[in-house]
Amino acid sequence: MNSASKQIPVLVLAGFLGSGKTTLLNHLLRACRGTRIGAIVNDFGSIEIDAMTVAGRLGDSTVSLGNGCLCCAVDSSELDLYLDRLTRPAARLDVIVIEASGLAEPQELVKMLLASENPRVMYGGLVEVVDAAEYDATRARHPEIERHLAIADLVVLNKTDRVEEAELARLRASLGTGAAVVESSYGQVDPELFFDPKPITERIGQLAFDDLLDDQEPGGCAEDHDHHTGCRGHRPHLHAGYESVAFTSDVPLDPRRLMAFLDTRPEGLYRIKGFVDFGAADPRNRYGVHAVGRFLRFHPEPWTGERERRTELVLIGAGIDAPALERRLAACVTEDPHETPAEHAMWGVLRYVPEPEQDEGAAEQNDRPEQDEQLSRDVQEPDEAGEFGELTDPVG
Ligand SMILES: Nc1nc2c(ncn2[C@@H]2O[C@H](COP(=O)(O)OP(=O)(O)OP(=O)(O)O)[C@@H](O)[C@H]2O)c(=O)[nH]1
Repeated sequence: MNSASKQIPVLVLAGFLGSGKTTLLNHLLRACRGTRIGAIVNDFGSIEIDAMTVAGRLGDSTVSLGNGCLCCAVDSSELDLYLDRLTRPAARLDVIVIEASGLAEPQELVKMLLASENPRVMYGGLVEVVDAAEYDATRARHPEIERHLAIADLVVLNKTDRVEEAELARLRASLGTGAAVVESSYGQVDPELFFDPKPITERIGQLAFDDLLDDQEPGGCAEDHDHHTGCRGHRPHLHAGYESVAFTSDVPLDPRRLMAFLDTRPEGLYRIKGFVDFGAADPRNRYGVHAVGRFLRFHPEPWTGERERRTELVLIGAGIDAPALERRLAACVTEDPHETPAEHAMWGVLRYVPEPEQDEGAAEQNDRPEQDEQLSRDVQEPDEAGEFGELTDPVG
């Protein structure tokens, strides 16, 4: 098949907040040296932390669909636009991965793709990432997760390093999904599981296409939507009731104040992600922060000249008091950024920096590989040779 008529598989990578989607996407991008992958990243939160994490790691760019869940807050025509651009022969992509926000309804995305009129788009399957350590708690709060798993083509049971073998066996049995389940730590799965899609007719059977279309026309969600309950007349979306708070500060944060905030974060504040500038307390590093439920980790990485020194955080939760969280975060900034920090000021933070051996997968994630020719994304037009230049930071 020549490149102009080639169909490009478009894969949806979904999974609850913090399950490890970005980690898995970064692994795929790194591991697939021979495959040209395009990535579309959808963040739930007005600062695009995931887009930064994917693009930043690779010194390249990612199409970012910005704030809101791709399944409804983002107009499906916007998705079509990106797909049109990414599937152009000049982009020379072999596969496109859409990382859905952690609160997306995967069936809506699948419907959008199946309804796409772009002849080069071939739906490539739904991968659901599950956090092995948080699965029971997540399912208790969101039974609809089972519905998501039921339509998945592949389930990645991630964070196996955080649970005992007996617990894993119990989880495997309780997932009760018809799809294949692969286990992973830090999303390190064989990319071939993702990029060899079966013909679409077989996939539709596997996906129970009738179920997907049970109560509405494909792609009909975007125009007929109530943001609090989901699509009108349909099942409530997972993100109904979830709120996100974005916090940015050009003044460094005080590590002790931030830790006091994190130690007393409210129950419903399920996910925190972003980057922190601790100023004089550690002028060499910025700190990636990830909280999932009660789990907290900081990942220091050297500041580079390309990045502005600032703190950017996204907080996502249900039943949270957004203005109060903003006030509490604002109270975490240092009073005098030039003041010498108290001795041991960073100790509280460093307790949550994983030991290198504990964090092998994350370390792999932190490696910044050479710019990879295969990592084409859109946003810029390729030059005549079909190459992409440097792209601007998606958060700008
Ligand atoms: N221990 C452990 N941590 C992991 C694993 N995979 C990912 N993480 C960590 O879990 C946190 C969340 O990972 P992400 O890849 O950002 O999760 P996500 O699903 O993209 O998160 P959202 O975009 O907020 O939904 C990060 O701190 C990761 O380093 C794993 O297998 N084991």
